[in-house]
Amino acid sequence: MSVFTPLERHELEAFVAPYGLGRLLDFQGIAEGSENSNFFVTLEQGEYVLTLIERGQMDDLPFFIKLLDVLHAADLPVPYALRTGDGLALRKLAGKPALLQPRLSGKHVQEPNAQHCREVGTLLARLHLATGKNPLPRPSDRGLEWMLEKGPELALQLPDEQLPLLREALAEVARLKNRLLPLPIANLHADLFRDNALFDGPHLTGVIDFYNAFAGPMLYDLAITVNDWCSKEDGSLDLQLTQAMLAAYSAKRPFRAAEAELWPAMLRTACLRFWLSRLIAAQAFAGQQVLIHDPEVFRRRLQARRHVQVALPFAL
Ligand SMILES: Nc1ncnc2c1ncn2[C@@H]1O[C@H](COP(=O)(O)OP(=O)(O)OP(=O)(O)O)[C@@H](O)[C@H]1O
Ligand SMILES: N[C@@H](CCO)C(=O)O
Repeated sequence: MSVFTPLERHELEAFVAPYGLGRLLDFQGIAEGSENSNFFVTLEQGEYVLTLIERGQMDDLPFFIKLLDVLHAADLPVPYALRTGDGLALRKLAGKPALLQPRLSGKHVQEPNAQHCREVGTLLARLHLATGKNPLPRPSDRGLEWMLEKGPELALQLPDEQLPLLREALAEVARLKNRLLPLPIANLHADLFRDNALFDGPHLTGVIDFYNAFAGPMLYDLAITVNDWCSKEDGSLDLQLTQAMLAAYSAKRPFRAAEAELWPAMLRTACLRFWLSRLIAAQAFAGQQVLIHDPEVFRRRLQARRHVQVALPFAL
């Protein structure tokens, strides 16, 4: 389970009262998730999700609230911070920053098909179009500089046979730093994995967990998303799923030549980012009752992306 901060009923009753959504009927901790504490909360007026922010840049919380307001106003199926009668979105509960959001319907998909990937591709393009003209500024706290700093530190704990792959990827990231300028930027979700999307049958009903969002190259977000939704067990890309996602995305936002060129490097960089963050999390949470994602999955994907077979569809 990943509820880091358990709550007493009376604490929650006092917390929800100022929203004017009726009395607390029920609540339960959510086991999924690995970064924050989340609870399903039933009030007289409906179903909500309470999040206690456990880690990350607390100063950035106004950014996340503003971004979700922008996306909600663009009619995207995202949660957003509800306001109390006094207009407060960000509050404190059990000593942690706390937000109450509407609960979105739907379930996570474990084994996506081409239709799921089309829906996700379309949604991601809409998200980028909604913020591309005027991205809200925020750097990534797991960006290229972070990889270049953490990679060599983590190398010390890796078996020798994994080091050439790591070194090769870090060298590519170092070269990439100066090549990103021509890429169009927007606010990125930056963690649109299957466990951050909700589906009702074939229809995407929600995208959650924007706590990794930042302003950066749209292509990087697509690479992160493809790596999770379209990878086979051996780490290689499933051709049909990848093409479905890329086609749906480009129908909304056609790709540029510079993006087609950097696509393979972007896929590898996105693998490296999650290989490193999973290695760090596995170390930090070892032996604790916290959901730990396997770093090996992203090592395998990075290895498989040394040769990328699916080009970005790009018309001259
Ligand atoms: N607004 C929402 N509507 C419906 N379900 C939600 C909502 N927010 C969170 N959940 C549920 O809570 C779970 C955990 O939420 P979330 O992914 O935000 O947590 P996290 O700790 O930040 O996780 P992660 O490991 O992805 O960083 C989700 O998988 C989802 O099932
Ligand atoms: N989606 C991330 C965890 C949360 O950032 C992973 O699977 O490693």
